[in-house]
Amino acid sequence: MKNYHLAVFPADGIGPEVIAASRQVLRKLEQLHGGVRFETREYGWGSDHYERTGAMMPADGLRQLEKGGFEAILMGPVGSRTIPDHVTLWGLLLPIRQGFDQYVNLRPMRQLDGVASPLRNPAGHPIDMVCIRENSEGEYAGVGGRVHRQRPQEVALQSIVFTRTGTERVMRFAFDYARQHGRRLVTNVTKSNSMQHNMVFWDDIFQEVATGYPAQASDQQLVDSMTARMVSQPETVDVFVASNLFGDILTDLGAALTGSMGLAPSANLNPERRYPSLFQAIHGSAFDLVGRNVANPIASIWSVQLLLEFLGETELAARLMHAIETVLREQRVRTRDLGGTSSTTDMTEAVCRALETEPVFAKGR
Ligand SMILES: NC(=O)C1=CN([C@@H]2O[C@H](COP(=O)(O)OP(=O)(O)OC[C@H]3O[C@@H](n4cnc5c(N)ncnc54)[C@H](O)[C@@H]3O)[C@@H](O)[C@H]2O)C=CC1
Ligand SMILES: CC(=O)C(=O)O
Ligand SMILES: [K+]
Ligand SMILES: [Mn+2]
Repeated sequence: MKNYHLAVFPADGIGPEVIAASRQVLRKLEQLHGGVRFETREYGWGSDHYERTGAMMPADGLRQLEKGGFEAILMGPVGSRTIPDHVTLWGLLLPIRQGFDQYVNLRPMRQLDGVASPLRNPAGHPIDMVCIRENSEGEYAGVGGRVHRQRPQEVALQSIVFTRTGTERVMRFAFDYARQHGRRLVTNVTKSNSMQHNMVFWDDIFQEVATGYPAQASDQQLVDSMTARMVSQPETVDVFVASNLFGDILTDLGAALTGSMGLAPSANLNPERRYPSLFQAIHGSAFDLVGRNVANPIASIWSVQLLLEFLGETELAARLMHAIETVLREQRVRTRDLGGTSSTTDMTEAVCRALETEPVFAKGR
């Protein structure tokens, strides 16, 4: 029996619902496989914890997690209607990303059969993009401050931090990822026309790193026109590497282009595996859906799929991806964001049923 140790955070909003769905899928996989166990430890940190204690997590939270010996963390979104969003994000998610040096946020965006696209001619514009988002510094470094509050001279500073180490490693990850996955193009998303210091530096590093991968095609796109390219010619976008803020924005756009915010997964990776990596849907707490059993659980379930790949459980990962694809292609069970009336639990059960009936696949994809 192979044992994995996972920390699980239902967290906020629709988190408890989509995380329950993800756990149900993990249990089904254990059952079908027979030789693997996911030992989970659930943490109640998040906005409820804040309401009770004044903090999103205990002061020694990261240390507790590190001592837990977890291979990975599965997490719901963070954010509540009653606490300012910067307090919730900087109280839990961003300290984990930074503290555990999860410097890559891997966000695949793929148009799946059976899901309606907002594009006019989706068949002519197939979408299969992967964002490699810098996840530890940049615009979300957290450096800055506010002075002279409520005075006319009030000032707010938010400094953007790009380090050579931080920039090089995410660029290298993007090129390695493209090579390992047979991807044809790596696009550097930039804004070096307006930002003559940090973004010109970013471009320089991209060029330096690209020289180490002579066989890999690459190009460069300013972030504003990148949004237009993603909408008008998404088929020309493959792997792209982007700063923390740009990657955040472009991936919500990518999710919407592939049909719904409720589909898009993410992996927050510490590639060296010195710390646990964190798997989470890209969407937020979705206040409008909370507690109604209507949220689409696929984004979180697909994040479990990325977790399985990261653990090296390639066959389980392939089976789960295939089950997700089957459910969406058949369109019998669809949550509201996909135009149906099915519930979160219906969708989850459909994935579990599809897993039961899938043949065993050859390793890898
Ligand atoms: N990684 C994280 O923990 C994130 C947290 N947030 C937080 O979430 C809160 C809400 O943020 P918003 O900007 O409103 O983004 P959101 O992603 O929560 O919602 C945007 C839209 O997408 C829909 N949506 C989201 N997830 C869905 C799902 N699984 N199924 C169907 N529809 C879904 C929502 O109903 C809403 O219409 C804020 O507090 C924000 O700070 C936002 C993004 C990421
Ligand atoms: C915070 C946020 O919106 C994200 O990481 O996607
Ligand atoms: K999220
Ligand atoms: Mn986001």
